[in-house]
Amino acid sequence: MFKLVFKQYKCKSTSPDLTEVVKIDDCVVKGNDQEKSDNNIVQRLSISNVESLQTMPGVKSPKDWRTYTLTNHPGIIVIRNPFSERGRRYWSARCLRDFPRTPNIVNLNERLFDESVRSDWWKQLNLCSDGVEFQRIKSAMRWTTFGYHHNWDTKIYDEEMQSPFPEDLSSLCGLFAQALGYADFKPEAAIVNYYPVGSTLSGHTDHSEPNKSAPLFSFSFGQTAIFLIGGRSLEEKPTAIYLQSGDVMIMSGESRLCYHAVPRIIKTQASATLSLIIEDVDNADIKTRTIDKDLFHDVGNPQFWEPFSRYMDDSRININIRQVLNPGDVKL
Ligand SMILES: O=C(O)CCC(=O)C(=O)O
Ligand SMILES: [Fe+2]
Repeated sequence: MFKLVFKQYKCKSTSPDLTEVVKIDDCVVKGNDQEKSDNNIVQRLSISNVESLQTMPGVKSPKDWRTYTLTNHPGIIVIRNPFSERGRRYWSARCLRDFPRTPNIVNLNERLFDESVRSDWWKQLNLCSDGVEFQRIKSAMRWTTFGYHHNWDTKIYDEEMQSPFPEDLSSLCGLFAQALGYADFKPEAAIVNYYPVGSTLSGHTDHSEPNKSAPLFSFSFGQTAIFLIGGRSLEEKPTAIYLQSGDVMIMSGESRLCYHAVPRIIKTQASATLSLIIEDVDNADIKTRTIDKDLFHDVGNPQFWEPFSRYMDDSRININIRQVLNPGDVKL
């Protein structure tokens, strides 16, 4: 059942029927004090400790977050774009300019790409003046890993195979973990997935982590994904939902080991090239030491943002964060 649904949404020759794809915002209809939903698919979740959360530059105040759960998929939580425009630009730029650099690992094949491209993809891409070569380098980037590196072949993490986990991403993840009652969550491994429009991620479960009970945090930027969330077996029919720019998804509890996939990327976002107001930059100094303040400032500048904007115009980026170790363990 999962594979059939995947194929229907992936289908290149005809445009798929999108009527069943759950659009989280549209499902929830405002009732008196309570929010009710179509077919009981989407429920509003309120976060109890909003007052105690120390937010981050680029993330809206937790009291304004719109948080949802899916009745048919217990454990799935979606926070609908809690980022500001500057925040979305900041994380997109981190994923493009910084994360795919040595010592982080990237998918780029050594037979097809020079060491210079494999060690600093974004820099080399932007130095490239040949249109065909630019496109080849651009579309080849599919993932980068850091923290404990995910080994796609063996599916086994290795104590010797790790690179530093960026402090700003650790703080970002910590904020959402704390908000949802996972204050002890430790971000130890990240996969950043790059999806040019037309690319997909087939059905799988994430079970390489020795710790399979800690939730998985996923951040989406750029174009919209159709995301399939299924059950523990491929027999169960998955639900398709839209993951839009800025959406945060948490796979916790029962859903942590469920099948999921991205059968399609849909271009929905117009390019954002405007200059951003400068006021929100001032907070960056006060609130945290972990973000790259220069980058946070620069992404508001249209000239600086332009190459990033062009990439995001026909791509989606997903940051996928896991805890690897069991509580109390300090190594594998
Ligand atoms: O792109 C996504 O939303 C999902 C990525 C994913 O499932 C993974 O990296 O394991
Ligand atoms: Fe996954």
